[in-house]
Amino acid sequence: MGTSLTEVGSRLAGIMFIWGTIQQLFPQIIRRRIETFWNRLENYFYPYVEITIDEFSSGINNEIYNHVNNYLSTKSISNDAKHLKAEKFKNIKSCAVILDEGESTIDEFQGAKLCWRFHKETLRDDSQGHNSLPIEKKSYSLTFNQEYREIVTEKYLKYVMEEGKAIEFKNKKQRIYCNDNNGDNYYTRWYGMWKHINFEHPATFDTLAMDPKKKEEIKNDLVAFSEGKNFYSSVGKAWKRGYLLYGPPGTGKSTMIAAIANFLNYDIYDLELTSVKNNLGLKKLLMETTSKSIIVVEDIDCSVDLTGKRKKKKKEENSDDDDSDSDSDSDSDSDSDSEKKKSSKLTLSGLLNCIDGIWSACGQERIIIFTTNYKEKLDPALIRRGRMDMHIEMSYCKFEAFKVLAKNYLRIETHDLFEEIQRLLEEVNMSPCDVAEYLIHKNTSGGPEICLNNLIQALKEAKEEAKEKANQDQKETKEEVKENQDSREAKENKKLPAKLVTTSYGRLKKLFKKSVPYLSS
Ligand SMILES: Nc1ncnc2c1ncn2[C@@H]1O[C@H](COP(=O)(O)OP(=O)(O)OP(=O)(O)O)[C@@H](O)[C@H]1O
Ligand SMILES: [Mg+2]
Repeated sequence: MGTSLTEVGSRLAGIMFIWGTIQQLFPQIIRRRIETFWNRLENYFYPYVEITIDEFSSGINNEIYNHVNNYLSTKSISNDAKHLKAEKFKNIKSCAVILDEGESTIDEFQGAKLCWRFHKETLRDDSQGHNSLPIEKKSYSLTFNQEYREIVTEKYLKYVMEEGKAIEFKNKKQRIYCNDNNGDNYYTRWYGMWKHINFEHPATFDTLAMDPKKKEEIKNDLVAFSEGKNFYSSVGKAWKRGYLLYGPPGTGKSTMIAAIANFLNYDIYDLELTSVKNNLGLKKLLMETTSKSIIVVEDIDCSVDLTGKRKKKKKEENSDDDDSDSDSDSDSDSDSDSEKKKSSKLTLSGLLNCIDGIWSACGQERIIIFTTNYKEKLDPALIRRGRMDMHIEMSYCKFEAFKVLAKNYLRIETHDLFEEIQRLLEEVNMSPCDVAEYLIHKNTSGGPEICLNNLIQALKEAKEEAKEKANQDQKETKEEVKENQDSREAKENKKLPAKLVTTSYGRLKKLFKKSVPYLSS
């Protein structure tokens, strides 16, 4: 036995010697071979890769973690996971059911099976003594077979991020922002130039009363815009679109803005131009707007004096840089309203620059909407195509629009009285706002007839009024024509005395000749 052990020992020593010699001769090649062999062995028994995604990375909230959270909240969780929890994430409307500590779920992507597991550790900061609050360290781990490594790192994680972002956007609470100063108070310095509240307007395209064809056209345009990222970058255009809404009061311009915001799930920035001190103020405001938003300027014709020509305005802008100048200007102006407009240093060129110039590229995926009751009052430069890409007329209520209102307010799609209403709406101009007012007071016991009859009555009265007004106008026009004629005649008569003088002088001469013939020569 002893001999054999010695033999084994000497043989091992021999092998070691040979091994050492081999290592010395080919050290790197051998080491690499062994490593490869070891890895193969390991992969054979555990062929998985694990990626960890922590909630915080270097003390900062990890965006990927939030997207994974959103993504998994919409996935059906594997039946094996027994411990789940309901959570409401920041800025998200509804609550979501997600994995609890240690639970996992399986996802599939391009044939790859992927296992997501949620981890939570509770840590204590000992440096803070006994009073220290526990810190929760949350993370997700993603485990998959290493053969899918490329798919996961290059495609799947990107897909999860995009889906998570889209879910957050879909569920986010919409906001409406307003600017009420120019960055010169305490609030603005801390919280920015916009104040906001949640936007919860119920208007949708379904409730908006207008010609269905026009409505469809607008919806298609909005969809094309919101999905047009690649198109806009391929043609080298800033990803923005302008809409001009014009029409008489109460025809649904503001309602349309709310419907667009709800349709695209965008935030609204209600830009009050009268509160904007100057062009720089406007730029600062735009810098603080986010993408996927609508910038609205209501009643642009009344906001500030933007009707001047650009060149002239540029001159004013330069002179306005000097405050004392503008003050002295305003002193000399007696009309306080025009004085205000003059001292407002927001100019047409400044506004155009923000809509269409280099500044329009500040932020992405944004819609600009102007509303006005008087399109013809606006400077053509402000509303030319390319700036205001689509001009949408909100008109008086026509029959198609009425049918939408009747459906919304009375829940009826047809009625015997509709025919008469259709005839009257072709003859009378009544805004959808006024029509809605007759339909809103629904008398449940009387049914919709009462509302419809009230509307018919109102339309007939409006028709009579319009007729009377037309007669009155005609009368006034006739009187005006007559007055003009009279004044023209009076003017002509002013020349008469000279004529009269000639005539009377001629007659006198004749009489004189007759009575005193001897003096005729
Ligand atoms: N086309 C419409 N469809 C549905 N409701 C409408 C429509 N037009 C007006 N209304 C109703 O009338 C009310 C006033 O409408 P809205 O404020 O949108 O009019 P507007 O065109 O913006 O008027 P203004 O020019 O005075 O600002 C709204 O509350 C809305 O309920
Ligand atoms: Mg309005």
